[in-house]
Amino acid sequence: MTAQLNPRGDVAVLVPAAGAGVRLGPGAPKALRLLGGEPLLVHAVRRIAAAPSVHTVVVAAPAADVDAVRALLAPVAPVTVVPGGAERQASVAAALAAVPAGPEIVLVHDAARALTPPGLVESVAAAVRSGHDAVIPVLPVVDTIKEVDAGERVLGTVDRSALRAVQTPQGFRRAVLAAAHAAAGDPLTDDAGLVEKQGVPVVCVPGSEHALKITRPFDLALAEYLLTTGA
Ligand SMILES: Nc1ccn([C@@H]2O[C@H](COP(=O)(O)OP(=O)(O)OP(=O)(O)O)[C@@H](O)[C@H]2O)c(=O)n1
Ligand SMILES: C[C@](O)(CO)[C@H](O)COP(=O)(O)O
Repeated sequence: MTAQLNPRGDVAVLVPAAGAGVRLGPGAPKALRLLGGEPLLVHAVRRIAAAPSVHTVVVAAPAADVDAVRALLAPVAPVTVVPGGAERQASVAAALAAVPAGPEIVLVHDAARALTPPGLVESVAAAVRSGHDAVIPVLPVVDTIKEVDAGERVLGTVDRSALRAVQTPQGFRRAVLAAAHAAAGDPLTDDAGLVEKQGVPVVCVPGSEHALKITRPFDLALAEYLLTTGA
């Protein structure tokens, strides 16, 4: 059944989904790899569309698969699909350029985080709505982190109490994200990094272990377990 987005919602969600998935091994682009018999992108968009604040969804798909992704998502939710770029940052910029007038809160959410609960979409959006210009979901770091040199020799131990593992959806006031991308130079690994470079404060909200980024084969196996057991 096709989910209906909220015409009175104030949130646009950009979904970078144009990556190759090299770390996942040979196969289709990562967003099109199957989890529980459905592409990761379908799982991600279904959960985004279930968040009541969402008005607009723009997916940045692999350039060669735009038509196929449009057909894939048509029965899932009314989304816009644009060609992504060579880097994640370019894919986000392409999706941002396709957001219509209206939503003043923009979330950027990796298709690779396919099992992210709708509640996390809502908590990030609520934090932006409350007045923060930039919001990121985070988890504490549970391993000891070491700094190493080029030869993998340990240089020291990092104080992990000052570190957070960052997830998506990352949320922004639309004008803040647009200005950060307009000023962007070399690609960074997340959109909050662009905003930080503009001197804009970024605040943290609790993330979710279900928002894991499916990057390597183990992550896909874990996601299959979570999906089939409902854990
Ligand atoms: N040129 C790119 C590269 C990545 N992404 C998206 O950004 C998210 C996070 O990227 P990552 O997990 O690194 O995905 P891949 O780049 O596909 O993975 P890899 O680095 O293993 O190829 C993913 O949803 C991916 O589809 C994108 O839209 N455009
Ligand atoms: C945006 C992100 O998911 C936050 O942790 C992460 O930086 C994406 O990194 P990737 O190498 O593009 O997967």
